[in-house]
Amino acid sequence: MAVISRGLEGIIAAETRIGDVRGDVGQLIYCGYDINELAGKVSYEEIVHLLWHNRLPTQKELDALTTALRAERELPQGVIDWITSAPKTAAPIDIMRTAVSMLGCYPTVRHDLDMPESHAIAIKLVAQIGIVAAYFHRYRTGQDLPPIRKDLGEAAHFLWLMTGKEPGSEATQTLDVAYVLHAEHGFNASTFTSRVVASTLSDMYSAISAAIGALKGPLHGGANEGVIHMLQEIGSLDKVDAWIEEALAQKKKIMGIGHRVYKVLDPRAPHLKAMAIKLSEELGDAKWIQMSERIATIMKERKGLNANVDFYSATVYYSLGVPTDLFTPIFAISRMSGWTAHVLEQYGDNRLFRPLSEYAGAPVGKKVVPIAER
Ligand SMILES: CC(=O)SCCNC(=O)CCNC(=O)[C@H](O)C(C)(C)COP(=O)(O)OP(=O)(O)OC[C@H]1O[C@@H](n2cnc3c(N)ncnc32)[C@H](O)[C@@H]1OP(=O)(O)O
Ligand SMILES: O=C([O-])CC(=O)C(=O)O
Repeated sequence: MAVISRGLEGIIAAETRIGDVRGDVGQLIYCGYDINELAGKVSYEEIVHLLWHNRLPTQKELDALTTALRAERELPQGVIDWITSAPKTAAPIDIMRTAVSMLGCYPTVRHDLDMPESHAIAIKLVAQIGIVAAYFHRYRTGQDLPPIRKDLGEAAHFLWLMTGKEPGSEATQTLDVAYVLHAEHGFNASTFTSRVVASTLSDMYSAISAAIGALKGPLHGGANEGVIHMLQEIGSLDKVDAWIEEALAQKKKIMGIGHRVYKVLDPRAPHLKAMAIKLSEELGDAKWIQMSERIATIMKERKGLNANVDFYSATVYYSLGVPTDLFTPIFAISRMSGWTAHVLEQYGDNRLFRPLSEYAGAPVGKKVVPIAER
């Protein structure tokens, strides 16, 4: 009997130079840098350069990347027309997945898999994905589409497009650090999905739309939205203990808790927790963060499980005034850098992903019964 690793747990599927998740010690590495070294010291744009080129940029390189990203801040009119006529009740993450697929249909885009062309597509995707999410949100709430600006960084530009207001420096800094923390995470489900698609030598747009589909699930990036839904359902701090006990008795998964690789604390969680506490204090609304801390304590005591990246990011985004169904889209905007880096790496040293399965079906030898007799 073959050994089966359900969910591919513990399987090393390929080498990567981009990132490493050290689950036993709770360490996250981007191209040789510990995430604790990067968070708060470098901008999201510097991380994009790091993941794509394996080193932090010089000022000149950063300026060139920033210019290139801002030059691509536009969507084909056909995509804007579709975003602004899509069902207003659609989930923003579904709009993003579909828009990425649509962007791959435009005639100005070639699908050659040469590296410069794929790299150019990566720049477009990082530059365009936030516009898709923000514009859909503006349209569905009956608001105008703010003009694209070239004077703002990635995080500030998203806030500008989402709110139509000049982004404040604290909100910008908070979102920028959140982008840095979410950019890369090894062979997680969505990144692995993108690499599987790329390994067939399919194009970047196909790989990324598949990755967005994988991210949206509640066991992956969708969990951050699940955290707010859970907090809203519980309602108040005094109800947390009973609610969690009942949920565990019913074998429900508590959103934002647990991780396949981290056996100790997810190193991104303390950064997000500190940001959530600070924002909650400033807002004078400590309810969500207090409830979150209580849930984390109970889950540690009861199940030995820790909070993951999605747990406190939920309160951070909530405190920034972001609507709940834009939480996973924000994750996708940031992870676009990691996904595209992995697709480029896969193209650079490709081998088709094709695992085996253990057959557990009916014994072989069945005979076809004519349809009228079945
Ligand atoms: C960005 C990210 O993707 S981070 C992860 C985001 N996802 C979530 O927060 C969803 C909630 N968490 C989970 O579902 C899981 O912890 C996962 C999917 C993240 C990791 O799962 P796996 O490593 O496959 O663990 P698995 O789901 O097999 O669970 C193992 C045991 O821990 C329990 N467990 C794991 N996570 C949780 C949880 N959040 N709540 C309650 N129990 C949990 C399981 O019920 C199971 O218990 P059992 O052995 O008694 O049946
Ligand atoms: O690595 C994982 O399985 C999920 C995760 O934390 C991420 O993608 O950021």
